[in-house]
Amino acid sequence: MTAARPRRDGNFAGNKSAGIGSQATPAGGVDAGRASHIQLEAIAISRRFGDFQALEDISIGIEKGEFLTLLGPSGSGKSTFLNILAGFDAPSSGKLVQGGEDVTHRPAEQRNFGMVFQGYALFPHLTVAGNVSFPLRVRKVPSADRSRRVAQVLESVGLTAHADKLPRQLSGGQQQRVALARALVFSPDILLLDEPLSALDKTLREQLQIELQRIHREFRTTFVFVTHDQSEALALSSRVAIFNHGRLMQVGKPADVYTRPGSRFVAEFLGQVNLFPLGEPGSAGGIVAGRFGDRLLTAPGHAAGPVVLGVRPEHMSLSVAEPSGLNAVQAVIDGVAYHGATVLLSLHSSGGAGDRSLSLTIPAEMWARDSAQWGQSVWLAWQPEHGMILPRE
Ligand SMILES: Nc1ncnc2c1ncn2[C@@H]1O[C@H](COP(=O)(O)OP(=O)(O)OP(=O)(O)O)[C@@H](O)[C@H]1O
Repeated sequence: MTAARPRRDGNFAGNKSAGIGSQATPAGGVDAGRASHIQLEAIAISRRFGDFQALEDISIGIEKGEFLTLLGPSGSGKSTFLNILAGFDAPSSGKLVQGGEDVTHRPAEQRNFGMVFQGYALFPHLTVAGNVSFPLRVRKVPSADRSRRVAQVLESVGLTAHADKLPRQLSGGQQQRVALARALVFSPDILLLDEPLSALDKTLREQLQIELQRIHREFRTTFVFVTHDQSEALALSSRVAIFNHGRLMQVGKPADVYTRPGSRFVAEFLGQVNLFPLGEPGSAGGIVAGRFGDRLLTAPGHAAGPVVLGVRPEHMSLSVAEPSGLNAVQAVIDGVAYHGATVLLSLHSSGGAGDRSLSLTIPAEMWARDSAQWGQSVWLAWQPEHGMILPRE
């Protein structure tokens, strides 16, 4: 274990490599501007388990103070990547750079990263305060500083009144707050969180999401958070990194990846999307135009090869009369499934949009307002700028 040394701000850092984000200037200062906000950089990280490629060529710069979420379906490689960041596992190839230093093989206990897991992993025989002060004891922080830091962090997570309780006397949500306090108390450079909310019920999870955001703002620590829940990722993060089959598909701000997905996978993983395959697509001046039956549909973007046009349900409208100035397709209603916020329509289009079946999701209020009927011919329309051009996979 590493020796702790008090810093002027009263925080504690593990070893020489700690606090790198605040002092990151690589030797020679060649790329100082960029390095000063990249706290940890993964360069072409791959990980094989035997013949199985769990991660392939992952490159991403983790920015100081950001809330980065690793999002992807089960088995996409999120935890493997987090474990490599933490130092619990090493890549088969590629490297990790922190403040200009290659830290790929630096042991976990020398990284000064905090870690919160799905299972709370608390010491059952220690009180809440005992659990939270544990990392400070390990770092040989003097007792008075320890008590002050523990009191401070318990206050931040709202557990002051529970300091003397044992973990089993607490609810799941409270236990996860203890785990969070324990991971934050030593002022880690980065806090790594592996599905920390997934064992909690929906209401508690939503409460803790708000708490996590507040704590992130208050501590200004870099958070790297793993989840397979797209709404959690969009709600919490400053940036989302979307994984699929061990590859990093896209990284960006929540609104950017949601509204401008780079692939059909990302579009569908982040939310519902209505898809219109386009025939004979062509692009000019940042606009793609292609045929859907005998309708010409347009959207911002570029097309090289086969594409589909995607539209989020919230941008769709339904009308009996043909709308003007919009992208629109005409179809006959075959079936309706009500889902609360949205309605899934089974449609049959003939003539105008070609002879085919369609399933489209539209806002429920759109359905109620127009009180369209089964067997009726309707128009489904959207603003051209809401179309998302996606490569046909
Ligand atoms: N030690 C290991 N040996 C062999 N295969 C492994 C090992 N660790 C992970 N894998 C495999 O690598 C793939 C990625 O696993 P990983 O746990 O990173 O996925 P994940 O995206 O975090 O999924 P989940 O959300 O289910 O935790 C999986 O197919 C898994 O079976």
